[in-house]
Amino acid sequence: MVESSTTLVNSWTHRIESVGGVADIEIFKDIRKLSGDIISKACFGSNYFKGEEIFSKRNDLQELVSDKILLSVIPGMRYLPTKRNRKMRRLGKEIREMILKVENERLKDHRTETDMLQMVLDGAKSNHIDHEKIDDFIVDNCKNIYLAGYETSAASAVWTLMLLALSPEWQARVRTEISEVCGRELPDASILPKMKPLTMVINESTRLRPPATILAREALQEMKFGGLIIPKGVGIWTFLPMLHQDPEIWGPDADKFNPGRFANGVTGACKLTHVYMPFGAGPRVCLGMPFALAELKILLTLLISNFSFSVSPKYQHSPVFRLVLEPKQGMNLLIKRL
Ligand code: HEM
Repeated sequence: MVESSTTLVNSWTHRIESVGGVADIEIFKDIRKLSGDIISKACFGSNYFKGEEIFSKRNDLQELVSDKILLSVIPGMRYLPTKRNRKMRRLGKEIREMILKVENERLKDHRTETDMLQMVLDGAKSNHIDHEKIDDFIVDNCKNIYLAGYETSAASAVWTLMLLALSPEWQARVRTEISEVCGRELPDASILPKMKPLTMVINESTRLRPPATILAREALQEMKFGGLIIPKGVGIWTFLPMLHQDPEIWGPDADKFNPGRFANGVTGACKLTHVYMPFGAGPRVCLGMPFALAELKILLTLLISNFSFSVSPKYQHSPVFRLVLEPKQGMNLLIKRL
């Protein structure tokens, strides 16, 4: 995480110096690349270049899926031989073959690594999964972690930077904290729990702009929910922005960026703590939450201690839902080297 974030700091420094002080940078593209780089290294260890290839196909697939996500709930729709469905099937097949190729190379070389692919391989072995199902198990897990851990972290980082660009006071407060906690050292795991204002800022940003906008569940049996009877088998989608910005729960400034509300944790920030769930809730809560929070803290620590941010006149506010809440027109910020 530190290595990839440092590469980004160096690249922005170079761009800023080449334009003489302040650069107008579209940060979403760069931060997506960084997030892809980090998850590729975590997932595929020394094979991470192959991971990046898989990624770019995964992105094409995600665009096709999110484009018509509402159609996907119509039974049978995805089986029709439309141009889009055929393209999705072709991409799915290519991704599967690429993941299995990395797996086979590793098995052939009798190599063991400390990456996620190794954990999935070991998991398949220790759970005695049927031989013919092992490939599905490996491919599905790799695809799932990629999708879950890439765009979400990138979106979260850019929305946080945008909110900080609009709030010079919080930007200064976080910068002061970083210099007190880290001094001139690079951040490491030991400093992460010490970052209080930064944690409050991340909590507030994931409240206002939860990257994973919808939590989905299925009623496994008929149930009563308030005054509603939910029949067995019905899909239930919860829209996080509505829960996260309800003034009855968060107070009259529910739609404002106010990290101070998290000064005493979630309990102090709202009346019903269980409605705050940027990482989901219950047994299926985000598996990568500690990973994502570490990544956000390390990236933001390095960026905020090296640069100051303000919103560019080119920025167009256009949040769009593509499985993840993203800035449709990108995120232009004015960035100055400190
Ligand atoms: C800021 C970044 C992230 C956000 C906001 C986020 C949010 C979420 C949410 C809302 C869910 C659904 C939970 C539920 O249904 O209750 C989820 C599931 C999941 N996330 Fe994340 N996530 C992030 C980063 C990551 C990362 C970096 C990884 C992997 C390294 C990851 C792996 C997963 C997995 C595997 C699941 C499925 C868990 C299951 O179904 O048991 N996530 N995430």
